[in-house]
Amino acid sequence: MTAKAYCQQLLENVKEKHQDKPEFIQAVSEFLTSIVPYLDEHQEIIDRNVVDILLEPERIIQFRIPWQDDRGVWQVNLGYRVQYNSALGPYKGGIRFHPTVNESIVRFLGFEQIFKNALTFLPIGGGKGGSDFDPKGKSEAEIMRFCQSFMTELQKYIGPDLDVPAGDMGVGAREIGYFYGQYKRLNQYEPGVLTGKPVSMWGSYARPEATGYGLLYMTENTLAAHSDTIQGKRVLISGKGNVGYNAAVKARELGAVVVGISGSSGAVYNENGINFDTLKDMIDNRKDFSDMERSPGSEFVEAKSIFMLDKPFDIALPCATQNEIDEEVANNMIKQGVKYVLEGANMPTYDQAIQLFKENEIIFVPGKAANAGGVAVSALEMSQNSQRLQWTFEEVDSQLKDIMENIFDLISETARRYSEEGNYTAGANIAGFMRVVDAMQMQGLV
Ligand SMILES: NC(=O)C1=CN([C@@H]2O[C@H](COP(=O)(O)OP(=O)(O)OC[C@H]3O[C@@H](n4cnc5c(N)ncnc54)[C@H](O)[C@@H]3O)[C@@H](O)[C@H]2O)C=CC1
Ligand SMILES: O=C(O)CCC(=O)C(=O)O
Repeated sequence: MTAKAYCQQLLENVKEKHQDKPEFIQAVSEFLTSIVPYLDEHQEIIDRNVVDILLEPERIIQFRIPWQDDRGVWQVNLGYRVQYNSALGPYKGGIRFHPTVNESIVRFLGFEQIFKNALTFLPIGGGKGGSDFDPKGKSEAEIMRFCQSFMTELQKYIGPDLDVPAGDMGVGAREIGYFYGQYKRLNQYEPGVLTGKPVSMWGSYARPEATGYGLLYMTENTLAAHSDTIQGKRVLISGKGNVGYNAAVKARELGAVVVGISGSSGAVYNENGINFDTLKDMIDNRKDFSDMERSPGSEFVEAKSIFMLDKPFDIALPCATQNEIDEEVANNMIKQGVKYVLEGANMPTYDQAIQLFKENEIIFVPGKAANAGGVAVSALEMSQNSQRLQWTFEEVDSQLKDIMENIFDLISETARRYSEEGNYTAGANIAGFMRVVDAMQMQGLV
């Protein structure tokens, strides 16, 4: 069977089996299309049906999370942990709290996480989890009770050499702190069971910043490879959460002008650069954009996406959520003169939009490479916890820079070798796949 026919057959099977999981099908489809040129040279992978095995998670755990709200009324939510692939190390990946979380979402995130983690060259397998719990509007006490109930069940399945969760959308250091407290109560002192912990409880310096900073280190490397620099570039960022905010901070530090940033209720735009003092105040105090729009030159804009604005810009950093950039949004970005798109979020761009970028020679770096800085520093947190040491911010940041540079070199060389110069999607998928598949084969495909 040819590589193309094999991948088509696998995709048909996935579509048939998972008709109700569009995000999972989307992630698998992009991946299978990319790896064909590599499989063309590796018939043995097809003969052993390795990709079919890789597409199946090793394990999916689904559980209920009963919790009491502030009125004393019992509520229940669904929890998930997908332990997708452990060929390269313990399952590693975040926990997401968002009402849209379902099996399709955690499967797609877990699947992408396998290859992202492989690109870091650190000893971590792929996993992901979450709950359809909506943290918006919940009190501090409700968040704590929910996290404790979530961990009461999850703690049965995790461990520092088994599965090491971290944060994702809706889960930051506060939630990780509550998770860890409950884990410790039911087990024993073992900080290596979670990453993204507050620094005061053996978290790593620079973990909160790592995904956003790493995205900007990747941006610098990408622009340099195209004989360009970030100085003075106009940047638009969707999402003002952990990733978006830290990306904005680093972009400004490196000399770019952050002209706009968005949240779920709208965006702020200022052609001279947004006001970082009001941005920080808004984030620290969980406020909306109302103060920011009062900064001189700023305007609040409501749009389907910040990338739909009729404003010229050079670099797009989608850092909010999946499937934010469809063909309509991509066409507007192209009209506004965008030159580079680097994904801070996981799968924010539809395949058709990626295709439009390619046709218009816009440089595109997929999330599994561009946002790998977060999980990389999580793996460094695991190392520090094993050593019972804490490295300085500068030490961790310097390792993060090296890791992002290595990932860029790896995906560009792999793209050149198996696909075409600058096809970083193919480069990332193939490079991650090669590592995982080699390990799976050496372990006897178990
Ligand atoms: N936290 C991490 O270390 C990593 C996160 N990611 C990905 O980055 C993305 C963002 O994650 P975090 O920043 O951690 O989450 P977060 O919960 O800290 O922030 C998400 C932000 O996105 C905004 N948002 C949600 N929907 C939006 C929309 N439709 N338009 C504009 N803004 C919207 C929210 O208001 C919030 O400000 C997710 O796709 C996540 O999977 C990827 C790698 C690591
Ligand atoms: O730090 C981690 O373990 C996971 C980060 C994450 O969820 C991601 O890379 O999407």
